[in-house]
Amino acid sequence: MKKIVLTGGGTAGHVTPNIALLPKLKENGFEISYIGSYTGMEKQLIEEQGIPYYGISSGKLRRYFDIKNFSDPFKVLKGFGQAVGLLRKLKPDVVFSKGGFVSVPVVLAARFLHIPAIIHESDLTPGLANKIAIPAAYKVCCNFPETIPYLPEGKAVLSGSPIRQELLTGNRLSALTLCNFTAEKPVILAVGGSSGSKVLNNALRAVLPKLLKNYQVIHLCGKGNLDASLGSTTGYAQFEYAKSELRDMFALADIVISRAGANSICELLALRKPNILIPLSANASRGDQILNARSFEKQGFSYVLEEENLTSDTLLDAIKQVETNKQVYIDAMAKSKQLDSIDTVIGLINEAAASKSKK
Ligand SMILES: CC(=O)N[C@H]1[C@@H](OP(=O)(O)OP(=O)(O)OC[C@H]2O[C@@H](n3ccc(=O)[nH]c3=O)[C@H](O)[C@@H]2O)O[C@H](CO)[C@@H](O)[C@@H]1O
Repeated sequence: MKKIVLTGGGTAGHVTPNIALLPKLKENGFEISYIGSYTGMEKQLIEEQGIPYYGISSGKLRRYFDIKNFSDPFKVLKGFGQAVGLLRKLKPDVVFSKGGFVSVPVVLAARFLHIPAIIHESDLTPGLANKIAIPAAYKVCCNFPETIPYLPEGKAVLSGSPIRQELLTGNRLSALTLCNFTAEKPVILAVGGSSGSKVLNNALRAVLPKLLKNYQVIHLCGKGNLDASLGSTTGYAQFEYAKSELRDMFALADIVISRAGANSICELLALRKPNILIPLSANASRGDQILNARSFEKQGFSYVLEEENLTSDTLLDAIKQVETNKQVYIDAMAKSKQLDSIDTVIGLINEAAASKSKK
């Protein structure tokens, strides 16, 4: 039997594309294992899928000064030793990494043991973890054509992002019931990425009384961010994180307000959901979400509102604009040639596994 080890974690954006690959990997006869961190979001998300999960020590790699910069390299080194041990035991034909800090020692260990590793970079520019791992990779998949110049020649493959196919099969009625909403009023779904966004949460809650006059609002606000004082507000339903019910919420949503994480925006495109993107500011990140969002704006898929310009007025105006031009956005998204990412990635995985068995 062919064997694969998947890795990636930190936030759900480094896990959901791996989950999207599971059905086809099984269909292709792969025995699947997962290496992630001891306690990251990936642990629960993967264990729920019934995939054997192995935790290793993981440290954050930072570009800025932090006292932990002195202890974390040791954690990464320990993680490398553990990854070598696990890969020796699991004997995969191929490793697939969706990035995030925990994936670095796994990809380096694969290289050390001559196991081909495929990396997926979803953002427009490679993150630090992938930058370190790319030289050790067999191939690097990417989501945006603009990413190719950042990748070594001969390694880059434009694959798009694997999207969980069940998201395309949501049921509006289930979401209406779950949220206790009426079918008479349109619905806005607001998502602050997989960890929630305080900026988006505050901006949304500030305009809630005005919004609720015309809309109902589903708010995915992130762990620890529920506002108990809004618990019984009619037409407002808040959740920390949506699991299988996310597909129904997407089906019900008329407009989505979202952070501009690479996977989130690809899902919105696949679902043809008129959307407002509020990318994570360059002060709090390397600015990758701004590039993701601008690329979508340029293609006519999204209305972009930068965090620095986010006020109650600009948010309400953005919603009005998207409502008015809804069909223009839907038509642009319908015309996009979104790549068949799952098949491309599975093709590469099969090729890499075959190259290993020839050695
Ligand atoms: C703060 C941070 O580091 N953000 C990064 C992180 O974002 P983040 O982890 O938010 O990643 P994405 O937006 O790419 O993906 C989020 C995933 O979580 C899912 N989801 C979200 C909310 C929910 O309630 N339920 C649910 O299932 C979405 O459907 C999606 O599949 O990884 C992305 C992909 O590398 C980057 O572009 C982001 O810049």
